Amino acid sequence: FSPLYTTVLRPAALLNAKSSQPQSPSESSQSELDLERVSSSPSAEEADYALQTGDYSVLQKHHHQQQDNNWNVLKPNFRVAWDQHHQATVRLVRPALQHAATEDDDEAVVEETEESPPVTQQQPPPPESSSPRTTTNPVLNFFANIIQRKATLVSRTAEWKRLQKHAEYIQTTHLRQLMQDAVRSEALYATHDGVYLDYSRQRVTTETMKLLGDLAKRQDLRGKIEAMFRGDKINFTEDRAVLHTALRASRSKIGTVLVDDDVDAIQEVHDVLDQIKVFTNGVRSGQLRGYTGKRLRNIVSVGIGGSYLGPEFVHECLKTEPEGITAALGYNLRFLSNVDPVDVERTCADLDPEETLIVIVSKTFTTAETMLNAKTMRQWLWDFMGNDPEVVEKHMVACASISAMEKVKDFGIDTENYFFRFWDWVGGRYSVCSAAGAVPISLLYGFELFEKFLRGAESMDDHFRNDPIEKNIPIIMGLLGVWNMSFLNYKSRTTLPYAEALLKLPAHIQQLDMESNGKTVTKNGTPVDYAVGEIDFGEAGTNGQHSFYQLLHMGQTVPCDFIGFCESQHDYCVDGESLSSHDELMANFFAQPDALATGKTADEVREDGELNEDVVAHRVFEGNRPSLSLLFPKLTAYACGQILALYEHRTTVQGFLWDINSFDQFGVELGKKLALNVKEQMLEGRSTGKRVDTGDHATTRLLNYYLESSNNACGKKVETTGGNPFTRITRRTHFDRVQPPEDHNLRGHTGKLV
Ligand SMILES: O=P(O)(O)OC[C@H]1O[C@H](O)[C@H](O)[C@@H](O)[C@@H]1O
Repeated sequence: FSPLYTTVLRPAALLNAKSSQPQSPSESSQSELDLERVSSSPSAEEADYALQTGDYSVLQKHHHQQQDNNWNVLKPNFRVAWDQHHQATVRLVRPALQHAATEDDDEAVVEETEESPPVTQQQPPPPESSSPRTTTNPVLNFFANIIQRKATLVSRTAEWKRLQKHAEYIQTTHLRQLMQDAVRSEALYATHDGVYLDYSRQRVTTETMKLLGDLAKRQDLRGKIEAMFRGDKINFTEDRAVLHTALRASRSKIGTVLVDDDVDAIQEVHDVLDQIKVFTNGVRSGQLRGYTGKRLRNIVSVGIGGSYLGPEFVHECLKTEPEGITAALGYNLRFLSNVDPVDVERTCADLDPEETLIVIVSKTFTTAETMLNAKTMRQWLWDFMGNDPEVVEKHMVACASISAMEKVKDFGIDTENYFFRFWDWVGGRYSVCSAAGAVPISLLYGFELFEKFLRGAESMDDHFRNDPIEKNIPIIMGLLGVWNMSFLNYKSRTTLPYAEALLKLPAHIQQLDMESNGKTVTKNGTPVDYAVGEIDFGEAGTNGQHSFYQLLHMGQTVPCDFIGFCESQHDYCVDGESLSSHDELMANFFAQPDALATGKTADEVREDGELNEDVVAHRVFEGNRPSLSLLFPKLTAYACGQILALYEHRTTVQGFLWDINSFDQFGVELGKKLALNVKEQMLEGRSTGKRVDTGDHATTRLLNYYLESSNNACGKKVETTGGNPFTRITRRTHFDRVQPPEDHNLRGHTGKLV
């Protein structure tokens, strides 16, 4: 269904089903009646749900004519009625269209009559937020408004339509042939500061890239990038600037970005970085110690989503990096994110609280999971060291938005010395370079290594901001993302780093991209009529090869990002092997993209010796599966920064081209709100012992089953042997180390198979 169905026509289809004959403009009094009913009718979601599931009961409750038996007649023919009404309404609103349409809008008018216009010369961009032209007729205004907004969709531009047309041609090509073209291959790569991008295995030609470049110009990509770097409030739904690039700007750029009331953003960043440097050096040198005077050598970073995934990705990169290994000697860093109490147990069971520093990372300092885990950790510290405010002051620090400072203080954290601020203009999933990543990473690896990471990110920022589109790696990757998703209709995408140290990159990208671009409306609130927001997943190679690559090769087509390194963080040459272990890994990095692109024909299967004709078809690889390859010199802190910024910018480019807001995340709110309701109902059930009613049959049944089958751990003291009687967690601590048993009872077995 086109958005017109869901936006305009959804309820009236029911009402008009009896009179589903096309209406003339003179029948506008009837349409006014419809409009009134539109506003008191089922939501688009309800109508869509009914259409998709065949369950019309949700619509029936809105139906104004339930008494006239119309409903029963209509129900089985709902789709037909809907369709007829669409036609009727298009005729009805034509006067509005004609009144509202400027020359540019003609395209949209034609669209509504479902006759696609021929691809013509470049049109100027439609005004972004022009207020609709008004008539004296409210019905006409209503429809004119909708039509005008639809006319602003990027899919209505000549550039988009040219790409659609071009995609039809590309669908007739095969990468096997395209890869034969040496000139094309030579054109489809880009390099910057050691990063090498080869995108010759994408289903594109140089013409495709040119057309995508035209689209970028049409969407004023450059202007939008500049607005972001400059600190314009491009996250307009939250009235915020988007300035993660300021987090890694060198001191020389101080004074170039001013935010709210002339605050110097880059100066602010460096003030906090200086504070982090002093603090983390203090901890690492032993100057800053725990409550009982012990060195703080365990760091537990408590946070979730953007306050966890990015820092963990960086940590995993540096863990095996030679400089990182040396810097981290004697320290421990763990992440506590899930509100599952088992995560607490897994994180803390073997840690000594007296040697542990808890870093609470939460931009808002209100996120339910993080706050409960923070309280759990505070309890853990108190249980071992006594309920003294100084315990919290010496063992807990916070990285949060400056607007959350009061909450941090109320929690008991020393906001003078142990609070590291960031700002509303840093989005959670873009916050790795803020205190959110800087504090835990610098505590473990030292501030100097974190700075190298920042410099890598800055290098990518400069490239992104300044280099021409055709040489700009993040822009090229963003263009390819839009091409694959919106024109070739590949709805998912996978990240395949051939480096174990990047094992957490796919999870970070998953949040970064899916939370950013998982949207349905453009900036002016118009539903998109093109595909946006890929499903991202991935796994370190070669592990992924033995897991889901079967699907990549023979199932659905999923564009792949292969990421490799010229040099390993650690290479081995095993006795008797002629190639190093890293070469062995990288052989896969080179082979997989070829296999995906080229495939294998039935004749080749036979040539390979498959004699059973029944099996031949099962061994054919259709190929023609797009991928790109990113090659870096070595996975250092610097390269890690480059990778981080590269993927951040790819996401942003796609959002800019799709004309959506990549920087808000209202989609995560509904579930959170419902969880609060459930918590109340749980409490009621637990305290009264009676069945609860959630208002939803299935949830009521399941929740009551859960309540009947479980106990509430709250309010019950757990007896422990030794230690603190109130401690409910981490009973297996350093206080009671258990030695492995010397005798294993093999129950009669001797260990040999008989
Ligand atoms: O840093 P916090 O305020 O605790 O937020 C943590 C996370 O929670 C939310 O659910 C958002 O979806 C994420 O974007 C955010 O990173």
